[in-house]
Amino acid sequence: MSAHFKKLALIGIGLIGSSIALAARRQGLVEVISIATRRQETLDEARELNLGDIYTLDAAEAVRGADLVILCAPVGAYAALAEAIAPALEPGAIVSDVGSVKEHVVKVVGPHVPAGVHFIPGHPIAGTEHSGPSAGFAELFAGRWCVLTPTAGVPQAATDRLVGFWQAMGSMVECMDAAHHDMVLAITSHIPHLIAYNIVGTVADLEADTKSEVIKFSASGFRDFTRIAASDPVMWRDVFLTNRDAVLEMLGRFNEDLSRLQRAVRTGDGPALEALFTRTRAIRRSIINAGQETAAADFGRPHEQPPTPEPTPVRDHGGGDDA
Ligand SMILES: NC(=O)c1ccc[n+]([C@@H]2O[C@H](COP(=O)([O-])OP(=O)(O)OC[C@H]3O[C@@H](n4cnc5c(N)ncnc54)[C@H](O)[C@@H]3O)[C@@H](O)[C@H]2O)c1
Ligand SMILES: O=C(O)C(=O)C[C@]1(C(=O)O)C=C[C@@H](O)C=C1
Repeated sequence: MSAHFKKLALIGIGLIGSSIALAARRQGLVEVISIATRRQETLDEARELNLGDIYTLDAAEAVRGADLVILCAPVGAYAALAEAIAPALEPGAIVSDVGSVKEHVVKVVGPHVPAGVHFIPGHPIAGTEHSGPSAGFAELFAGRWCVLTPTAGVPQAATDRLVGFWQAMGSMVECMDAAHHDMVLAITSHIPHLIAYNIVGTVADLEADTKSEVIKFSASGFRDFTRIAASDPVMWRDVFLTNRDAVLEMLGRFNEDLSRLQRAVRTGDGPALEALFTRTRAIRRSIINAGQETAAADFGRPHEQPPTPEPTPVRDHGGGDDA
């Protein structure tokens, strides 16, 4: 089954859209790339970076004649985008996306997809805290998982084509149910981001003199949180608005465990603390061991370089709400 497409339409061209453009081009997976954004400045930036062949502010125009369409905007924009592109979709085309939540995407995009067009939502589990067209790089997906959640009635051949496309960009692909995806990602990605936003927010609210001490003496632990808390505000607002149930379910469990830890600290329960920290250290080691085969591909990613004495510069592209 060919992973090659005649025309790829990318709706939204930030970190993920630009990385797909670069990777698909490098691997020779597409003949033509058309790019649609909402704002002229973003489109101009994409053109300067030579990310595609056709540039337009009209999403429907971008998808005309495309055999692969990928929504790469914040998920809060999907419903309106799906409605706008629906009349221009080619029969037989594959419509996919890269959104960090999946049930909401099925719910708001699915009803707009015409019969004869194959809707296969997707989510590359790969990213950085940077955003905008200049943040992308062709290696982003190498050695990373991409989850697909094919909708009912989609022919296996269409799913196989999309699996081949992601594999050709270096990803490992797994298909799963959208609700299951949202529950797993709530704890592995969404809540870690919520915790980072919260702890950095707590520091931001400290009295001025304490705050400057925190910044002066922050070592890698707090710095790691600030990297994650620098992630795009619009993208993450939409994640928490659209994966509410799964996030709240996991947050409930998290709070129970935190209360147990709080009690252990208050009562000086050393064995309980040590037992938990021993278990979590083993989990970290098993993740690192599991990732060893992809370590070579990972090396040198912008967000994984060793910490430097200077604070990590945060590139500000004005957020995901900028097209
Ligand atoms: N950043 C990550 O780590 C990451 C990882 C995997 C998936 N995702 C998902 O990928 C999607 C894009 O995230 P990103 O990191 O590339 O964000 P980004 O902020 O870098 O880019 C988003 C782009 O969407 C476009 N956009 C915004 N609103 C739009 C609208 N109404 N119409 C058309 N285009 C619009 C703009 O071109 C903007 O540059 C999100 O749905 C996000 O959940 C992000
Ligand atoms: O590495 C990072 O900076 C990320 O936050 C990437 C990350 C994640 O949480 O793992 C963020 C959101 C996605 O939807 C997928 C990947």
